[in-house]
Amino acid sequence: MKVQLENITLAYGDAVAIKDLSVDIADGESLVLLGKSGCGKTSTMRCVAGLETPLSGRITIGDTVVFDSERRVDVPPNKRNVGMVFQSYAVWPHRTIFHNVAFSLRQQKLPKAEIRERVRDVLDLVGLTEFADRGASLLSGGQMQRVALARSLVMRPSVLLLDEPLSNLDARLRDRLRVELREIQQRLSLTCVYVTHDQSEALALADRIALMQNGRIVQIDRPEKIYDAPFSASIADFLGVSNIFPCTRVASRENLSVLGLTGHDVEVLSRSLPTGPEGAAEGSGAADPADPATPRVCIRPEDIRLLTEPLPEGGNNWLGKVEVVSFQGSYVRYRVGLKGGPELDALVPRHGSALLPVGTPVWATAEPTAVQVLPAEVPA
Ligand SMILES: Nc1ncnc2c1ncn2[C@@H]1O[C@H](COP(=O)(O)OP(=O)(O)OP(=O)(O)O)[C@@H](O)[C@H]1O
Repeated sequence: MKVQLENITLAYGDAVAIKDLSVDIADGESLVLLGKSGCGKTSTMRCVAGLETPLSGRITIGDTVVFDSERRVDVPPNKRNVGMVFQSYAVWPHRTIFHNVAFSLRQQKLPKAEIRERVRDVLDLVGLTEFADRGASLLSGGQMQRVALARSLVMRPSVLLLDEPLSNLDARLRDRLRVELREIQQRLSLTCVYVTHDQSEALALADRIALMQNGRIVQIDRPEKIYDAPFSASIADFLGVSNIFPCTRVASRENLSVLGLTGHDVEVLSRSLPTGPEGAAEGSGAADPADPATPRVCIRPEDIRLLTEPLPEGGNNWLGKVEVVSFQGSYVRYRVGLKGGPELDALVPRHGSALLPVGTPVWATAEPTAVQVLPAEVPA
């Protein structure tokens, strides 16, 4: 079912946690709320669940208005048909898996045969059929989280809310369950709101990502769109772009602009420069990293190529030396210290070649089209 949040403002005492937030979530869509700790993700989710009462705004699930500050509508959580899965499993350890999953259906006094069938179906969906009679205390963390998911799904919620459900699990299990969750969500065409501060989880699970800062959504789009075109350097940083430097404009020639970083010039397509007060202002002074008006040059690590044979100086060719080598299977991540300037991260496909040892002199190069110039933050 679709979910609509309109102009939601929520405060805890004097502290405003969500500011005039609006978002439409389509039927069957997986929306991930992504952002740093304290930006208001969980609070937003709890408003949908009915666990927090906003100061103002309206929330609609399907065609039912579940909250409206003006009309004083506030449907209690247990009447919203919303399922929730949290970081802690909240599974009863002394009960069987079957009992854990069947509990809410029994509360509703559904016929036994129907309960059995629904629990069986949902255990099958989360891959726990063979564990139905096992005590929950004997399960691994990943299996517990599947029980928690099954317990929500068995109620056939209109919307499933997930708050960092995988963060207690080890990295490998997290990766696997991430894919399973996405598969289940897509198979059931379930409307989901998923809260995380983990960018790779967000990219993998979302139909759309809503990036939150200070109680506001600052960018909302498909994962690949946000990754390719973040609105600000702080969003790029959050999505894992490690080459971000303050810059000033030094010169323009034809369709290229030359930007100055510490000790180096970078060429960028003039049309990709931001305009207005946040734009890369002409100037010869040093770029001030503390000044939010100073624009940032962003180059994704995968857009930097490393060569051991010399390149002509100038353009976007910078001489440096390998400082750190981190082998990542099919990729190698190099940290290159540029001569007299900043360090660059380069993510280089390995293609079976030998790794460059620490200390190797290299030329780092990037196409002007791969260089983004962004405001430090999305203007408030
Ligand atoms: N019960 C509460 N009482 C007072 N302040 C709260 C309460 N819950 C959250 N806050 C504050 O509201 C703001 C938003 O918190 P929220 O938990 O929604 O953020 P979050 O993005 O989900 O963070 P995290 O990833 O750490 O859970 C924070 O400043 C937080 O300190």
